[in-house]
Amino acid sequence: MATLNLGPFQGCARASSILLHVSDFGSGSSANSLSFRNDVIKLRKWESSAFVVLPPRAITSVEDESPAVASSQTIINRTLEDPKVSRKDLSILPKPLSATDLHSPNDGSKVRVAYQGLPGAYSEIAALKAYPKCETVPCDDFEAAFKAVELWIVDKAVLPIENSVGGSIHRNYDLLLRHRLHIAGEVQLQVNLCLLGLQGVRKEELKNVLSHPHAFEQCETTLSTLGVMRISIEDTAAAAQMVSSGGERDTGAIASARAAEIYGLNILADNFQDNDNNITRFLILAREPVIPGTDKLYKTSIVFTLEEGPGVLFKALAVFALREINLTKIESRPQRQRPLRVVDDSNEGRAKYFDYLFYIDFEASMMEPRAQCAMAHLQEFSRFLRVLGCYPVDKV
Ligand SMILES: O=C(O)C(=O)C[C@]1(C(=O)O)C=C[C@@H](O)C=C1
Repeated sequence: MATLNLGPFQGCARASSILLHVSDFGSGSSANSLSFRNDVIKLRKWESSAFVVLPPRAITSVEDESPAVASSQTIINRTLEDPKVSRKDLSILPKPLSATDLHSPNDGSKVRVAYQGLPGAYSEIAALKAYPKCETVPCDDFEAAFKAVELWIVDKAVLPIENSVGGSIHRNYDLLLRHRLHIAGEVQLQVNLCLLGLQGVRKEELKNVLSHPHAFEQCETTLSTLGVMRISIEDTAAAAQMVSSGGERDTGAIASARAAEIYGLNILADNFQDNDNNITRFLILAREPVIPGTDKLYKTSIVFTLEEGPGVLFKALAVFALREINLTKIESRPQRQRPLRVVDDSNEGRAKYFDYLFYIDFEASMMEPRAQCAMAHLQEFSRFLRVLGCYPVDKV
């Protein structure tokens, strides 16, 4: 258990005994909680299932579909859940981690970072922005990336959470609550979409364009001038790879310049997005929380539910306004366990409020008394509150 001295909580009587659950939503476990008692933060280490070490050969598979893809890349896929995996063969277990394994240099060398998609996806570019020398590990889907971190196959995952044009990526909001990871950072990436085709093809020749649905949203107007058929693919790099291997001259892809290089395609048009300010924000997920400071600008991400009643959301937002805390994002998601209840039991036809989870990002460090007070205040009328992470703000 690590203990930090925070200094007194000035003007915040309520903060003397708050328990903020940071990763045990829905599990009933007490693992990994961050508790504030008087002027001390106690960070409890992982106590339960997080440290599950499986033989790497059994949980990853190499699916090197393109010779252009670096052979060291492993693709994490659904075999993560393969029940046939034997856990008894101790001879192939990896060596235990030592203290030095846990400290990586700042440039990210030695760090293994999972992302969704193939090499050349924007998510991989985001991972390399955060950790320039990291080993990037492609995953089939978002869930596989979460599991790869939980199972110690990789150190971090970098996943998209919102785009300035297309809005939120709801799947990742939902997965944040279904897994026990912490937000350890963010990456703001300027997304420069490129129209790619086979060598020697002109953009007027294209009849079909492959890409990720989010990329299509970001170049809706520009793409409509070409009058092509759109075909949705899991990620932009997979679209580029399919164009390359398909060899059809009338088929192009919307993907990154990095994907063009990897898959040997030509850039037919650069800056293909409708809006110059096309920014995707990614979250860096880790097993351990960042211990926040006040040395730079920090952001805190939380999720909470509210008691039912009029004005509760107004009160919830007031805890930030009262302390001059700037909110950078608010998102609401329906709660899966409590489906929509429209009419109450009295049969009077009175409409009830839906039960929602609210996700908020605010600009303050959890080391600041005003942030601690805001959380204590919010807890008075929220049924559930979890700090998803407190991390340094990234700039484009
Ligand atoms: O398909 C990719 O290349 C991705 O990394 C995914 C993704 C997304 O889901 O938003 C990431 C950034 C861009 O906004 C477009 C696509």
